Amino acid sequence: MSSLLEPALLKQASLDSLRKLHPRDVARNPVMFVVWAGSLLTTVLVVKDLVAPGPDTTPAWFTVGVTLWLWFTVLFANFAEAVAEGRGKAQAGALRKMRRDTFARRLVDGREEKVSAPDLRKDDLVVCEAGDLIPGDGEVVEGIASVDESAITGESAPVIRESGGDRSSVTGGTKVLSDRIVVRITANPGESFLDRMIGLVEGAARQKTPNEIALHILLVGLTVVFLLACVTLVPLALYSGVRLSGTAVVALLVCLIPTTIGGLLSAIGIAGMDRLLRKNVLAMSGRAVEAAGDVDTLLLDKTGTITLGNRMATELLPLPGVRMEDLAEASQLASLADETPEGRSIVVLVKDTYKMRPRELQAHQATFVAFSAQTRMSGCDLVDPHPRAIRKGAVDAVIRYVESQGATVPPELRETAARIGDAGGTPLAVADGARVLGLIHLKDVVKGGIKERFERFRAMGIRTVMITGDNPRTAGAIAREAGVDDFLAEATPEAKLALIRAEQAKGKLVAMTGDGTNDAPALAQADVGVAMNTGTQAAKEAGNMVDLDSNPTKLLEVVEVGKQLLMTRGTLTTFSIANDVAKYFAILPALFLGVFPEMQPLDIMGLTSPYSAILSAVIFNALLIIALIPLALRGVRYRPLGAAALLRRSLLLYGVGGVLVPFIGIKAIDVVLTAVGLA
Ligand SMILES: Nc1ncnc2c1ncn2[C@@H]1O[C@H](COP(=O)(O)OP(=O)(O)OP(=O)(O)O)[C@@H](O)[C@H]1O
Ligand SMILES: [K+]
Ligand SMILES: [Mg+2]
Repeated sequence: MSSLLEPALLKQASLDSLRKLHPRDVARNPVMFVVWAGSLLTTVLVVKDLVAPGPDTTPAWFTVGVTLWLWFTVLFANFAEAVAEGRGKAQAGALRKMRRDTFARRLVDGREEKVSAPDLRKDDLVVCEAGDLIPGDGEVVEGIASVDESAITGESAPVIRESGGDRSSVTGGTKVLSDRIVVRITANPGESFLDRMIGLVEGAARQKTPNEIALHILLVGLTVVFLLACVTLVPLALYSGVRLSGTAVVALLVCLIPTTIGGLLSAIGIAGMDRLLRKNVLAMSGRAVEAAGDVDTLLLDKTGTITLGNRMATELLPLPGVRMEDLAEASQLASLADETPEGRSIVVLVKDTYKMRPRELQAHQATFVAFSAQTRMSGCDLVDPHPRAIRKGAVDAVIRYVESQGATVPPELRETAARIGDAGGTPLAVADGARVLGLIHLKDVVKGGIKERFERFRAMGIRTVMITGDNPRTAGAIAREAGVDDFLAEATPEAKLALIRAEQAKGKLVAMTGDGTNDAPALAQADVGVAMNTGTQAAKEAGNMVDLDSNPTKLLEVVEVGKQLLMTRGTLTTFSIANDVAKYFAILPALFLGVFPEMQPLDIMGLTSPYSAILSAVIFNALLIIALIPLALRGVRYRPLGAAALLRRSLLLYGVGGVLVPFIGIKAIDVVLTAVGLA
């Protein structure tokens, strides 16, 4: 928070609060618009009194004082918003600098040409080698490289980006450290991740959330009620002989309408997004941040989210009666054209461990059958020397494939597969035609420190469910190791989607974290969809948040920020409304005391004069906004208590406090005004 008080930021915010006096800006906030219009009116009245003094006996210190402090009220609210936006703007400036003009090596018909990065269009192919800045967002279509993404994530350790699989997306502005990749550009100029990030931190893309809209309606309602109350005061005052100037009526109105929460509302929302950004989470909408505060269920995919995601082949396990060479050859043929990390690791294993050199696929007139999340198999069809269909894939998928050809599988297959699964590995079955040859053991590692974090989800009352395309044995082993509450195995993208819909139908708010293209529909359907930055472009576009650290338990922090945002807004609303009601009872006796001495018992505050009472209230009202800016930006302290207990606590603290504080504050200002001889 210290950086919030940087002189440069505060100076910029002061200038911005003047700029925000423009009617176009003020009109977005109905409560502040009323104050703005009131200030304009009292200014006119002051000028009128100067030009043509009437028989009116209202003292000038009162009309001028009220007018000045009404303007301050608007400025302070503008200042709150400007300070909240300030940090984002500074960050956007830094990001813009990063988007300096780079050159791209575009591939056209296999030849390279040098073009400037902004000239790149979707689907262009570019080459990047060690030392090159990646010229735009895209997907690696060829090769593997280590990339420095610190410019975007702030994390200095290089990351691996490779074609196929779920780690293929690259971000413009990041730097290739080693090797050579070919990237297919996926974003037109102006639509890149960096552009979106700049838009977000500048607040350009910020829209009011449903909760904010509901609160706005309440605030507008209260404003209208108090407007009517103040208007009816005028005939009442006339009738009872109280002199009530236009300035006094406006001042009274501003004191009564909910200016505190009205002035701080947008700052609270911006600060919430900003807090998330500092945790390296990009929230595409405030709505998602709010939803995160109420999440009941968290779904996570396994590979790449709970585990590191580079599943590697470690062993070939032939069935009884099958020669190792035959299994190795079939595994290799089924993987030569498979660009997924799994596929490539199989080719490497066969070459290194079983000393078998890769074959020329063309020589066999082979057609490659690519992996899909639906079939959960991949392989190739050969014509030469005789037609063969070689497949590898999830064990149940391969069994179904073999049985559909009328063959049966030996029981050893399921036994060995179960053993691999129980060790947390993924078994891939390999079949040559209708004959199953054996298994490939793919190994993956659970990310560190995850178990303790999942325990914290449990303490918060959030249920964690792992969903994976993998088999139940592997899923169960990984689920136990990671400490999730439940798991769903052999899930197709449709099954993931159906699970989310079922939870939502039960009235639950669902968060989902994932990284793969097959997670994209689920990420889009979830109320909070957090995509890993390491994930595919499709996943990042489907979700409403991106975690730059690719940490599946980052949702803990997101939930805390969401809860804090909701609590801050709730408590400041309670405080603001309690305050305004109290002010009503603080000022009214002072106003009418002269005419109705019967009100004496109500006048507990003993303010010097009706004029000083009103001016004190206006000053107090304005200062309150300034005083509460730090709380609005920092947020109220988050405590892992139940919702009911939290509500009781905050209602007590901020409701009762809200009633008491104005009496003390207004009295103190009245004493000061009297002491300096104004009142
Ligand atoms: N390249 C491949 N060729 C053949 N089969 C594969 C290949 N990659 C994965 N499989 C099999 O398909 C299954 C489903 O893979 P998919 O990518 O849909 O889900 P997953 O990555 O295991 O799970 P998650 O949804 O947690 O990422 C895997 O468990 C594995 O058995
Ligand atoms: K007020
Ligand atoms: Mg996956």
